[in-house]
Amino acid sequence: MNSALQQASRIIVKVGSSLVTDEGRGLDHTAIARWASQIAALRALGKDVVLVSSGAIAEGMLRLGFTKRPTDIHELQACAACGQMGLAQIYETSFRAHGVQTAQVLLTHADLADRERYLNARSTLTTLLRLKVVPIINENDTVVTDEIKFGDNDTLGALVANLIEADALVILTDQPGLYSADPRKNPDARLIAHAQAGDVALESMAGGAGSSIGSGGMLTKVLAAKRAARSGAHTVIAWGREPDVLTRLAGGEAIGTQLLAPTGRLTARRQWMVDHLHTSGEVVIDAGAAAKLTREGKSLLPIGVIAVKGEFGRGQVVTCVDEAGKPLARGLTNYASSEVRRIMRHSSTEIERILGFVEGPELIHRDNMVLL
Ligand SMILES: Nc1ncnc2c1ncn2[C@@H]1O[C@H](COP(=O)(O)OP(=O)(O)O)[C@@H](O)[C@H]1O
Ligand SMILES: N[C@@H](CCC(=O)OP(=O)(O)O)C(=O)O
Repeated sequence: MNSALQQASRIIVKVGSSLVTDEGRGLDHTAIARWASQIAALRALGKDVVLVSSGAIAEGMLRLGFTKRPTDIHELQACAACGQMGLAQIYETSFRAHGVQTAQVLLTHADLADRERYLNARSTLTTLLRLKVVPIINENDTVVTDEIKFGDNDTLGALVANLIEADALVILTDQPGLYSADPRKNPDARLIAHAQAGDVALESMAGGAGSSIGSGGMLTKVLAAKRAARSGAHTVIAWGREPDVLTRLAGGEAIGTQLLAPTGRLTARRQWMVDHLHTSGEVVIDAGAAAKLTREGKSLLPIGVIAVKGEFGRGQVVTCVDEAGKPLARGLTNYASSEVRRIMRHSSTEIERILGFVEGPELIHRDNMVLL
């Protein structure tokens, strides 16, 4: 079997606290340099890579002299704030050695729950990727309390995979993969080489964190794979110290545990759109555009739009109806209703002249559309 990463062009790599901080002994310069070198190699192959790194609290504890994990939330937050400086510095230095720019992105749950902030986070990350920067993400621990935390970076990694429609999530940890039981407690446990993401049987195999450093254990990784699969991303769980783990995975070698998403990215994403998003307005399209959409599987261009009903913003879902009002398709619009009113009936080449900018030649790209 080939690696779930072989075809992936956009990859989220998550590294856990125990790996990053060498089991709490301090930032592991050698390991971090190796991942940076491998990620730089993936970038050189044209792949987009986002790194989700834990370790701020573990590193901060060391810097502030805590010998055991504080129970006071503000002390934990102080550790996170302090340790994050170390993470930012070491990633910046390690990637710079390969001529790769990094950017720090700290996210909270509220950032992904609020639609506007969600879209902003998505645009910032995709812009960074377009500019060939490797975003380094962590939870913004200093401003969140237990009730509103992602809680673990496995979940955060999956949410980022959903956010930017990644093809794969690679969770690097301190074990070679998912075992049939916690290998620290069961010497007979066997490695699960591959399974379907979301298979409930995996949840009963996975236990909590085996070390005092990590927070989620295997269960959060298995659940992250289930979540990532919702937008069509495959997950790999592998040992972070495996030599050249990332480049070998990208080359097709099946290392660790491959948890495959049952549906393709496009299907999953379209399904998600239909299930989750409310329609914000309508565009009435002429017979020519209707035929392009329904018979030829083409995108909707502004020239085919003859009227706009309701108000909607960029990135929202609109229904395309024919002149008789029959719903034909639904999709994410590249332009807000006020903009569509100005560019409708015009050729796409005129968009820039009319609006002063172009989000794309299409009003709704085919990949962002479902026929009804
Ligand atoms: N079925 C399992 N297979 C592998 N590891 C497991 C399993 N169940 C529990 N674990 C434990 O999960 C730990 C990894 O989770 P965690 O400590 O949170 O790592 P990280 O810091 O990489 O997120 C392993 O060290 C292991 O003891
Ligand atoms: N945001 C926290 C990470 C918490 C976490 O999920 O840790 P881990 O289970 O090691 O991935 C930190 O940087 O310490």
